[in-house]
Amino acid sequence: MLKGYVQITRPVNSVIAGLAVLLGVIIASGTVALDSLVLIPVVALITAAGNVINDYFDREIDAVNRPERPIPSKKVSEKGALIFSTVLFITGILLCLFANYLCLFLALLNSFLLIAYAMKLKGMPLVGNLAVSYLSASIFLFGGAIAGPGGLIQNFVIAAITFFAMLSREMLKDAEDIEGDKTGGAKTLPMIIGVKKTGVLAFLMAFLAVFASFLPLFRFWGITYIAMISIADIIILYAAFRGLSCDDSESLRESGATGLLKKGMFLALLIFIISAVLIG
Ligand SMILES: CC(C)=CCC/C(C)=C/CC/C(C)=C/CC/C(C)=C/COC[C@H](O)COP(=O)(O)O
Ligand SMILES: CC(C)=CCC/C(C)=C/CC/C(C)=C/CC/C(C)=C/COP(=O)(O)OP(=O)(O)O
Ligand SMILES: [Mg+2]
Repeated sequence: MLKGYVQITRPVNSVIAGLAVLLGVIIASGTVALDSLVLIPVVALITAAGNVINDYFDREIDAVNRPERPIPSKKVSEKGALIFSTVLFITGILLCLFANYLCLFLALLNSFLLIAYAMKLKGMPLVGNLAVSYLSASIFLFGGAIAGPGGLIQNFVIAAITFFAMLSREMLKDAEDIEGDKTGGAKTLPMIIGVKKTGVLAFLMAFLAVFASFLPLFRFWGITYIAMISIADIIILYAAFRGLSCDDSESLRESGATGLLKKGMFLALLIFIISAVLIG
């Protein structure tokens, strides 16, 4: 049972999101002050809460698409998931009282958006994808916000890179999930324009992310950064290209494009951290 409760939070994503906020703090303020460490559990808890509420509202869809997930496989009850998610949201928001009002505002806004996504936005073509992409990118805005509005603006470039990369992956994920999403009554972009055109758009978004990833060169990190990020960029472009060559959901799933995109993004995250800490 405990395993199910850990699994439903998507622990790898939640911990990585929590740690990623430190990158936002470093870029905006050049250091990690002790009081900014509270942002790690805040982001991890709110991301976990968002993942749990998502699985709660998606329980019927997931019974078709992902029957191994904790609720359809009965490792976590529906009521248990709802209570767990509420506790995670409230703890994350309350911890934010130790940060500042800008962070508190973003935490409340993002929590509201995560619930709205699970209840409604997910079923709206493109809007749901834009919401998840903003939420992921907002980790860096949130880290910057500890240094005030100036810090938030300072982190726009890394937030933009994340936004476009996530948008590419979310579009492909919807193209993989057409069947289950239909059962759940959702209307997603690939249901309207088809898998092929979604693949083209996703490739374009990946290209924009890769283009934006070169912008920090001019700002601060130089040629060492460019050499390292090019490796992640190639993986991301290759993954999106694999998605581009698929005609239906099944071949897209088999291509492993979304999994590879995620690996490329996590590698990029590591490279950003190395650059921010070692290059400054
Ligand atoms: C072009 C380039 C260099 C891109 C790099 C983009 C980048 C830095 C991405 C990092 C994104 C990040 C901070 C991820 C943390 C984990 C997170 C918030 C994941 C959001 O997941 C939503 C998703 O729908 C869940 O899917 P799944 O993992 O398949 O369960
Ligand atoms: C900065 C602060 C305070 C919070 C950030 C919160 C974060 C990082 C949110 C990231 C995005 C996220 C975790 C969204 C949760 C919902 C989710 C799992 C979306 C994807 O769900 P579906 O579209 O249903 O796809 P699957 O469930 O099939 O993966
Ligand atoms: Mg879901």
